[in-house]
Amino acid sequence: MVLYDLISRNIKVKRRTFAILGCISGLANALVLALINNVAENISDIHKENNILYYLVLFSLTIAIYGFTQQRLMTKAARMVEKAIDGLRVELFECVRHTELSTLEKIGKEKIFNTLSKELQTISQSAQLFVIIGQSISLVFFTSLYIAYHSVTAFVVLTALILLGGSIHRLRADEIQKNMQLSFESENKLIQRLSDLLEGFKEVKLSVPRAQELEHEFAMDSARAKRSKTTTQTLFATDFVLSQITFFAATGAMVFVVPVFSNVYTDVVIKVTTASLFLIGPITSIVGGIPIFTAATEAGQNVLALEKELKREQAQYSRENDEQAQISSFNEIRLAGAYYQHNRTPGDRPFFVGPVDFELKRGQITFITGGNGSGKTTFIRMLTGLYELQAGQLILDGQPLNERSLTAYRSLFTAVFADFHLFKQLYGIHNTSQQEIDEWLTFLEMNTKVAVVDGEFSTIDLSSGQRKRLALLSTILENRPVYIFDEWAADQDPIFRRKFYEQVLPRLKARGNTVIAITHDDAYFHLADVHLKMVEGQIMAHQEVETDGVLS
Ligand SMILES: Nc1ncnc2c1ncn2[C@@H]1O[C@H](COP(=O)(O)OP(=O)(O)OP(=O)(O)O)[C@@H](O)[C@H]1O
Repeated sequence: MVLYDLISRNIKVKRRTFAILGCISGLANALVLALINNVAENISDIHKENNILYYLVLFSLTIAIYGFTQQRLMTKAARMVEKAIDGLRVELFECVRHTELSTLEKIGKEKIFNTLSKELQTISQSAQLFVIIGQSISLVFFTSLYIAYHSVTAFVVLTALILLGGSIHRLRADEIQKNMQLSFESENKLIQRLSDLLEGFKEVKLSVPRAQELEHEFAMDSARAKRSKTTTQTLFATDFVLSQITFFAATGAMVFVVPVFSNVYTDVVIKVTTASLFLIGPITSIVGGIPIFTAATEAGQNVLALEKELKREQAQYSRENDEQAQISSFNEIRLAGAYYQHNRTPGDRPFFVGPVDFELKRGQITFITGGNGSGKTTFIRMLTGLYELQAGQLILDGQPLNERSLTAYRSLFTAVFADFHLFKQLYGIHNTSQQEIDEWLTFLEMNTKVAVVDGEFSTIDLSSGQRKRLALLSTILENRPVYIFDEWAADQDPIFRRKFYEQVLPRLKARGNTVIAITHDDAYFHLADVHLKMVEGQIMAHQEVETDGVLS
C-alpha cells in the first residue's frame, strides 16, 4: 500500500482508533436500517403498545452516534493526511536541496514542480475519501451480516455478486495505471511548454514561427494528456456501470433467486431486499472513490519515484554533521587529474573536461578565458564541488576531499554565475550591518534604486546589469574566501566595467578574498595574477596557448 507507507512514514497512524470509529460508524449506519425494517414490520403493534417514542429515541441516538463517529473519522483523517503531506513536502524540498546538481539536471525541473505541487495535492484531496471508503466497507460488512442473519442464501448470493463486481476493476487495473502514468508524463511536458512560454515570453512574442510551434507542441501534449485521461475515465465509467449493474443484479437476486433456493417468508424477502437497496449508497461511494484512490496511489508512486531518483546519487552521510562544518580560510586548493564528462544526449558528441591539474592560491586573482563551449563553466562547477569529479581529486591544503567534506568545502565559495539567480531575500546573510549594506549599495551605484529592508531588496525589477550588481552585492555581503564571477562585467556599461576590474576586484583582494573571473575583457588582463585559457576541456596558461597556438 503505497499511500499507507507514505502517510505512515513520518506520523504514527492510529489504526486502532480508525478501525474502532469506522466499525461504530458502519454499525450505527446498519442499525438505522435494522430499526427502520423492524419498525415498519411491526408498526401496528408498536403503536398499540405505545412504543413509538422508544423507537424514535433509539433511532435518533443511532443517527447521533453515526454523525459523531463519522465526523471524528473525517476530521482525524484530514488532519493525519495533511500532517503527512506537510512532512513529505518539506522532506522532498530538503531532498532537492541536498541532491547533486548533475542529478537535478538529469531529472528536470518540470517533474519536480509537478510532483511537489500537483501530486501532493492529489494525495491531499483523497483524505476524506479514505474515510468514506473505509466507512462504506464497514457498512457493507454489517449490512451483509444483517442479511446473513435473515437468510444465509441471500448472503451467499450477495457476497458472490459483490466479489464479481470488485474483480471487474482489478482486471483492468494495469491498463488504468499505464494511462495514468502517461497523463503524468504529458503533464510534465505541459509544464515545460508553459514555462517556455512564460520565461521566454519576449522571444515568443518576437517570433511567430516559434510561437506557433510552441503552441502546436503544447496542443499535442495537451491532446496526449486528454487521450490518456479520457481512456482512464472511460475505463472507470465502464467499471462503475458494470458494478452498478452487478449491484442491481444482486438486489434482483433477492426476489428472483433467493426464494427459489430457500424457503423464506415474504417478510424476510422484503428485509433482505431493503437491506440490499440500502447498500447502493456505500457501494456507489466505494466504486466512485476508486478513480480518486487510484490517482492518489499513482501520485504516491510518483512521489516515491522522485524521492528515489533524488537520493540515488546523494552521499550517504549525516547531513547535520556535514552542514555544521564551514571552512572559512585556506591556503591552497588543488585539482589533481580532475575529470568530468556530461551525460551524452542522443546524437551529441560527449563533452568532458580534464584530466585537469590546477592550483589556486589564496589571495590571487585568476582570469580564465576560452571560446564558447570550451568547458569554462563545467570547470568552475568541478572546482567548486558542484559537480562531483568522476576521476581525480580535489585537494584542500594538502588534504584530499571526500564526500563528507564536500559541503563544507563548497562553503569556501560564493559566485555570480552567467545564469545567476537573484534572490529577493538575502537568505543566510546575517553577519552584516545596515551601514555596510548601504555603503556597498552606494559604491555599486544602486542606492538610488534599491534599498535593503529587513533583509530583502526593496525591488529586483531592474535591468539585467543592475540585477547583476545586486547579485554581486549579495556575494560581497556573504564574504566567502573565494569569489567566482562568470562573465560578470559583460552587460555593464564601460564605466562600471572599469570600476569592477579596477576597484571591486582589488577591494576584494585587499580584504583577503581570492577571485576567479571568467572574462574576455582583454583590456584588464594585466590585473590578473594568473591568466588561464580553456581549450576543448583542457586548461592551460594563457601565455602558453597564445604563443604556441597548439594544444599539448
Ligand atoms: N548539463 C549539461 N549536460 C550536457 N552537456 C552539457 C551540460 N552543460 C554543458 N554541457 C556541454 O558541455 C560543453 C561545455 O559547456 P560549458 O558551459 O562548460 O562551456 P563554456 O566554456 O562555459 O561555454 P560558454 O562560454 O558558451 O558559456 C558544451 O558543449 C555544452 O553543450
